[in-house]
Amino acid sequence: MTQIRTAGVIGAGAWGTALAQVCARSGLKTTLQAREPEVVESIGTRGVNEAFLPGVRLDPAIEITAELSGLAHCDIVLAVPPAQHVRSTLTAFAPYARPGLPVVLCSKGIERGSLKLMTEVLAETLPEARAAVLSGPSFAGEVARGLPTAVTLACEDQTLAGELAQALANSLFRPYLADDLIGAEAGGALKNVLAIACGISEGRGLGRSAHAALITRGFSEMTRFAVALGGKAETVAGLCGLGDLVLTCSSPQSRNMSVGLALGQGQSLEQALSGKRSVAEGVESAPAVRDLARRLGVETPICEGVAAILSGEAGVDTVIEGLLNRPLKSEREA
Ligand SMILES: NC(=O)C1=CN([C@@H]2O[C@H](COP(=O)(O)OP(=O)(O)OC[C@H]3O[C@@H](n4cnc5c(N)ncnc54)[C@H](O)[C@@H]3O)[C@@H](O)[C@H]2O)C=CC1
Ligand SMILES: O=C(CO)COP(=O)(O)O
Repeated sequence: MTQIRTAGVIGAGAWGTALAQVCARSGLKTTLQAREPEVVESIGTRGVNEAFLPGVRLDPAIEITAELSGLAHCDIVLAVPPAQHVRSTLTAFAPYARPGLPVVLCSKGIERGSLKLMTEVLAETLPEARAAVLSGPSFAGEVARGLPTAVTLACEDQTLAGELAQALANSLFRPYLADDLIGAEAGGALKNVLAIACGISEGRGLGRSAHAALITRGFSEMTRFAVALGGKAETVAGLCGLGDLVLTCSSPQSRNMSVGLALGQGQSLEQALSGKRSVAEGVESAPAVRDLARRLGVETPICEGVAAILSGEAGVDTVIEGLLNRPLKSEREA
């Protein structure tokens, strides 16, 4: 059994900052890396991440650094940049990563262009790292303030999974083990796209029944997609899939759902995103999910509809009409 005593967190957005708080709360000596000088200054001098997680006092034991080299000593590293920046960030971190370093991927999305999952990006950038995926229902603000949740921690090596879970767990943060990284990643990526769909429905005033129908049919898309990629249906039925889908589709606290709300209310994507420094991953992942699903031969009509609305290929009403007029079929079919 390896003793995990030190944790490094790459990326001091809302979630990286909240995870640093989790690590510190679990008794790990924690170093958080931020790329913005103002975030280093704000956490270092006032103990608050004013840019990305305002209003939450951080554990004073968290060390803040601007340098990726500042994480070279860590027993484990949590990678938390937005999905589209994971490749460049891990490439920059590569000189400081020792062989066999456990890297817990916490970003939720699929890389545009390459259509790769974060575990594939990790394998290409840090081939000697040991991969794990942490995903589940967890709004950064709630977790950082000390509200409880449970998440999926997926790792092929179940001994390492157990050690990571033991190291990260505390009475407010409860990881459940899984061995299916693909399923965990598929759940996290698709729930963001589906949350945009639910936001659009809410913004258009389509009602609670449509909302429930979208979540259920969206879950069916998520399951088909995960299984076609090589993941397991039972994984997406857990916290990293269904759990996170229910959370993200049900609260305007979700950045993805709020982008959808704005679109449903008639705003353009540009208006919906304007002035926001935070990331709505579904906006980037929607076209990647669509393209990967087509390559896999999987039908994902809701995700396709979101991608079409985001790209301007189709209007909201056209997509809604199209979804409601698809051929009638068994509920078990696509
Ligand atoms: N915020 C939340 O409640 C949760 C977020 N996540 C996931 O965590 C990931 C990070 O999201 P947040 O921490 O919320 O981000 P955020 O929206 O709070 O902050 C934006 C982040 O993007 C980084 N960034 C901007 N440009 C960059 C570049 N060129 N290279 C590298 N990094 C760059 C910033 O440094 C900052 O860390 C996403 O994949 C998100 O889906 C997962 C669970 C919960
Ligand atoms: O992943 C999340 C909750 O689990 C956060 O969702 P948003 O990125 O939509 O805010």
